Amino acid sequence: MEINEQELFDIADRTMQNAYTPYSHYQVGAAILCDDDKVYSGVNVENASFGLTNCAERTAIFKAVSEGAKKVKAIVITNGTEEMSKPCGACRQVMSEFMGPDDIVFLANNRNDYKKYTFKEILPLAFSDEDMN
Ligand SMILES: O=c1ccn([C@H]2C[C@H](O)[C@@H](CO)O2)c(=O)[nH]1
Ligand SMILES: [Zn+2]
Repeated sequence: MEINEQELFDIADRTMQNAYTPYSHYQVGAAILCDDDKVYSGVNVENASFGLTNCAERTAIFKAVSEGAKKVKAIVITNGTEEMSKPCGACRQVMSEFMGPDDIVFLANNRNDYKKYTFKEILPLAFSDEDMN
């Protein structure tokens, strides 16, 4: 990794300030390091029609894929509370499309605490294209 882990945390923290959360007031920031060695970040973007809300993790991944990145090597997810971040099921499934079992997931809070996981730890038994062979 050319970029160091601390930079990825800093980008997630900084980006979180852009979260659009007039309804939940729960801010989430994500930063991903991709195989092109670029970093992409994302926030949750809420909507008056609540179900249209896009999570921070998916915002970051969709930005990366839109720019041509194909693989996520590591992701930092943080939020504005002292509780550790936990990506929802939809985000874990989208992450599984672009992350391998041993890629790294850092789940952080607003206290500079974090836990480091492999992707397979946060989504065991992931459904993938191989299941359709
Ligand atoms: O994986 C998740 C789960 C929730 N949220 C956001 C969506 C919504 O704006 C707020 C409350 O659900 O948290 C994320 O960004 N990522
Ligand atoms: Zn989500």
